[in-house]
Amino acid sequence: MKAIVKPTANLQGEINALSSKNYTTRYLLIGALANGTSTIYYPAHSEDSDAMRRCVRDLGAVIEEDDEKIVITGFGKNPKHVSELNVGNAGAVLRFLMSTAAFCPDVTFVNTYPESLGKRPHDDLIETLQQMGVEVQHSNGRLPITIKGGQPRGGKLTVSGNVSSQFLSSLLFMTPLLEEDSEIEVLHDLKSKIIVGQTLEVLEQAGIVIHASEDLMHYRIPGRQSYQAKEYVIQGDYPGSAAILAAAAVTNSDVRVLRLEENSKQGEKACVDVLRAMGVNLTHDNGIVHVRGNQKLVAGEFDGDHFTDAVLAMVAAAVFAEGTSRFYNVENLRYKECDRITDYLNELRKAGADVEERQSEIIVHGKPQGVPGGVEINAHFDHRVIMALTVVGLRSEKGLTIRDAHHVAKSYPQYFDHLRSIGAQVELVTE
Ligand SMILES: O=C(O)C1=C[C@@H](OP(=O)(O)O)[C@@H](O)[C@H](O)C1
Ligand SMILES: C=C(OP(=O)(O)O)C(=O)O
Repeated sequence: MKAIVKPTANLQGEINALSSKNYTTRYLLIGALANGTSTIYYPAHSEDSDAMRRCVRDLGAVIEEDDEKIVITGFGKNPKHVSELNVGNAGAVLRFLMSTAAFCPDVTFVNTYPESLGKRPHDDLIETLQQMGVEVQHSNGRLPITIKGGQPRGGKLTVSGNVSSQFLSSLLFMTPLLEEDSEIEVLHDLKSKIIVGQTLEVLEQAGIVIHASEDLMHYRIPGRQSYQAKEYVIQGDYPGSAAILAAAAVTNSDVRVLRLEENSKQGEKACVDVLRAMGVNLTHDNGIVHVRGNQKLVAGEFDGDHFTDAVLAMVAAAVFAEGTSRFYNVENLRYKECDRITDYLNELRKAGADVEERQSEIIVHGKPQGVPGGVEINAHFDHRVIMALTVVGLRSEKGLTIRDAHHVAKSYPQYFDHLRSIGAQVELVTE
């Protein structure tokens, strides 16, 4: 599918934020790891959350669902001995389930997105699984990956955190089920540290005890625990909503996004502060972010690791700000669905933006007068590139055509419908 994004000066209306992808994957997993029946209200429906649902079902969870909820009966630490799992293009789903798969004798995670997830590295988690006595076959740390588990061992473990926090989260979900107590030391840095808070939050809700050091670099995890079956409610999704808010920020707008909790643990809620720091007129009360955009933004400097999945949308807003913006501490964006620094900036340049890259920084020389556009954009299999380039297209002179825009469904299938409902001129064409 191609998205033809036309210049749009005004956006107006109200959107109910999509449900959080990262909470949906977590609650599905802890529902599957429980011995009992949990209910998840308002789950996300996207390719990634569907991937988790499909895989835990393959592993033996029993799932029933209707329009508002998923009812899931878990398999505890005794998953079905499947031979193959297909996580689609979902990094977190793959990494979280690699540890769960260690309870199975022989599971292969297949490689269905060789150009995207197929290129992402998983060595750090593979090394820790090997410390636990699990045999892992892989191609240079990448898919396809075969896990030959059975009885993984706890004890003293280390995991590197400088590529992804997902490896640590994966171990935090699985180690409470082991016979032994475990201790995890995070080596190097811990990127996307904030999202580990979401992992600890859902673990606690399921009755799991984990002793975490204040800096989140050391953990003591008692073994022989079991997940309690519970009821969970999924909150609105900040990473996806960040793109809607950025669109409102770069146009003349009066847009309200509902269901965005002020006290959420999602790091990407910082997008509200980032836009405020860029001079955008907005309020955030009672779970509603209300943007009254007037196309005037000012540049700023931001630690992007605090809002990793919203960086691209914030960079799109910075393209139209007065002055030079700097998003630093973002190297791990290179290891996502595409290289979100080099690949993304190449597409932004095609659209007419003035951007520079460093190994771990994105620098944007803002163009408050707008950018020419009028070109075709490659989506690089990346939903966040698609969402962010759409923002740029709306404020460009000639619009943008985004190829392979269907990949937006990885996290936000209704993105274009939501934008159109507030007046964005976007045409979707089958390729
Ligand atoms: O734990 C999670 O659910 C996620 C962690 C983050 O990844 P990294 O830790 O690799 O930055 C984030 O980008 C991803 O969308 C979801
Ligand atoms: C990076 C992302 O997801 P994942 O790592 O789960 O593929 C994302 O949603 O932006």
